[in-house]
Order: sequence, then structure tokens, then C-alpha cells
Amino acid sequence: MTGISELGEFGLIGRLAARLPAAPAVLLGPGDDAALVAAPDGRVAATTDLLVEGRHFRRDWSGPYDIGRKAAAQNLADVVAMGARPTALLVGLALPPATGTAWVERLYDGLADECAETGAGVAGGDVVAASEVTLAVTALGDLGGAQPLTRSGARPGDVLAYRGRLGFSSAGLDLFRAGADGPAELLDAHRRPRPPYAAGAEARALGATALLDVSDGLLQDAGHIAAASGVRIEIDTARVPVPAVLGPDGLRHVLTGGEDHGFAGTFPPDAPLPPSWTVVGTVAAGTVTQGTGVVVDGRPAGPGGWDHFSS
Ligand SMILES: Nc1ncnc2c1ncn2[C@@H]1O[C@H](COP(=O)(O)OP(=O)(O)OP(=O)(O)O)[C@@H](O)[C@H]1O
Ligand SMILES: Cc1ncc(C[n+]2csc(CCOP(=O)(O)O)c2C)c(N)n1
Ligand SMILES: [Mg+2]
Ligand SMILES: [Mg+2]
Ligand SMILES: [Mg+2]
Repeated sequence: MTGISELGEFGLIGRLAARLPAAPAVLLGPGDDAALVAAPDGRVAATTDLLVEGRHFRRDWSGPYDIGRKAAAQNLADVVAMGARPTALLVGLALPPATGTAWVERLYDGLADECAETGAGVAGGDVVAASEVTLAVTALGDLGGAQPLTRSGARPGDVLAYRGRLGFSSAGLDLFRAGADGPAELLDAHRRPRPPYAAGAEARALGATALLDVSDGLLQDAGHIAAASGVRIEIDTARVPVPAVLGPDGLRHVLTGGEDHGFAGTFPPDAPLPPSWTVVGTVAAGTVTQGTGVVVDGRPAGPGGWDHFSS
């Protein structure tokens, strides 16, 4: 099995670039000093997220293909959460010199396949040697002339609704930590999020007043909408579905588990929400400063959700 040190930096880049399919907005891809990405709107949605081995993934829990899909998904979801259409990814890659070439190639297949779900492509990146695998992914997106769906537009009287899975990645993480004995559905959900990318355009069509992807937990992320909008968000747990597969701690996973990258948004009360969106709460006047900044079943919810420096 060949390792990346046999290929060298530029041999590796050549191998990876050869695996990347063309994408409509990537006018010039890997190979020059910078990529050229079409920005017909004139404004570019831009976002970046890091994935660090041991922190965001473990190579004994997840294979390279799933890690690649996750690295792309968590960034593509941020672009979609702005109401934009993903166009391109830039991929900073730190790799231990002993890494096998096939491992990195599979990582790239995962990145490329996840991009293909949104029409985006990998436009460029960087490769360095390091002691742990790290991916620093930047995603760009096109708003198509529309206004962005920010976190700051929620208004009293709106409803809070969610589309996608909630709590699955968190329940899978607990299973991995306990020895990986449990439903494959949960282990797979932890390895690879499946953001319902259509939710961005759908939320816009439904008149969403705010939108984000849930990366750190519903309460914490709803708290970001509440803080940015200067409102109070009240979640009613009786309206929050807790699938039985999540196990006895299901409600905790649903309320505080991150990394499923579904979408939470606020909508006017008369928005014709289809069944793919579940209403889980309402928006009221006032603000909550304690804990996560949201009210759950009438009480301010204490801290909960992922914080890199206290989780
Ligand atoms: N090092 C930084 N420098 C400048 N801005 C930052 C930095 N880190 C985060 N931000 C900004 O803070 C905001 C919130 O970042 P955060 O990473 O929590 O959002 P997110 O990417 O949607 O969530 P997650 O990282 O959990 O997926 C974003 O606008 C982000 O650009
Ligand atoms: C090995 C391992 N341990 C713990 C976790 C859980 N985890 C890590 S980061 C994060 C929040 C989102 O990250 P970010 O805010 O950086 O986007 C969560 C829930 C994991 N995925 N892998
Ligand atoms: Mg981030
Ligand atoms: Mg986000
Ligand atoms: Mg986070």
C-alpha cells in the first residue's frame, strides 16, 4: 500500500485533483495560484469550519469516505442555512506523513460526492504534514440575488420549526464511546450527517424569518436565533418528536445533540409548513439571558449543547 510520502506533496495534489469532477461554478479548479469561482449574484456567502482528529472524528470510528462527506456537509449546510446555493469548497488538509494514499483518495471521494448533492465542487485547497489529520474547509455560495436568511429576523408571533434529523449523531456518539454496540442507524448518523439541503430554498419559499443549521444542539442554536433577533424562543417538548431508536436519553439527544446538521428556522404563524417541518416552539417578545437563552416548557433552559472549551 503506498503512503503519501512516496507521492510527495505535488504528487498527492495531482492524485486528489484527478478525482474531482467538474462543477458549474468552478471556472478554474486546482492547479494555479487561486481558483476562479463564478459569483453571478455579486455577493458571496462564505463560511469555514475545522475538523480535527480526536475532536470531530476518530479514524477508528469513521472511515475516510464518511469523514470527507462530513467535512463537506457541515460547510455546505452553513451555506444552505444562509439561503444560498453552494458553489465551491476550498479544502485545507493536514496529514501525518504515514497516511496511506488510498485513505486520502477515499476522503476526497467523500468530499466530492457530498458536494455533488448540492451542485458544488472542490475548487482548491492546501496540503501540509502534521501529527493529526485536520481538515479546514471553506464553502462559498451564491444567493441568486435574494436576501440572505440570517439569524436575526425572528419576530414575536413566529413559530420555530425544524427539518432533518435531531439527536441521531449524539446518540451514535454515546454508542461509540461505550464500545460501538448498538443500532447501525445511529453509528452511521454519527459518522455522516445528512443535511436536507432542499430545506434552504424551501424555508425561503415558506417565508422563513431566520434560519440556521443545528451543529451544536437545538437549544443552543435556537438560542443563537433568539439572541441575534432580540426575542424569546419557547420550546414545547410535547411537540418535539423523540424517535424510539434514540434510546432512554432520547430527549436529551434531541434537545442538546449536535452534528446532525438539519435546519431550524422561524416562520410567520400562518406559513403553510409542509409535514417535513416540525413545529417545536414559538417566538415571543422579550429575551432570556440565562443558560442557552431559550425557554423549555416554561423555564429558561440551563447550559446544554456543544461548546469546544467546556464539552
Ligand atoms: N476565529 C474566528 N474569527 C472570526 N469569526 C469567527 C471565528 N470563529 C467563529 N467566527 C464567526 O462566529 C460565528 C459563529 O460561528 P460558529 O462556528 O458557531 O457557527 P457555525 O459554523 O454555524 O457553527 P458550527 O461551527 O457549530 O458548525 C460565525 O459567523 C463565524 O464566522
Ligand atoms: C471524537 C469525537 N468526540 C466528540 C464529538 C462530538 N462533537 C465534536 S464537535 C461537536 C459540535 C460541532 O462541532 P463544531 O462546533 O466545531 O462545528 C460535537 C457534537 C465528535 N464528533 N467526535
Ligand atoms: Mg463554525
Ligand atoms: Mg451553522
Ligand atoms: Mg459549534
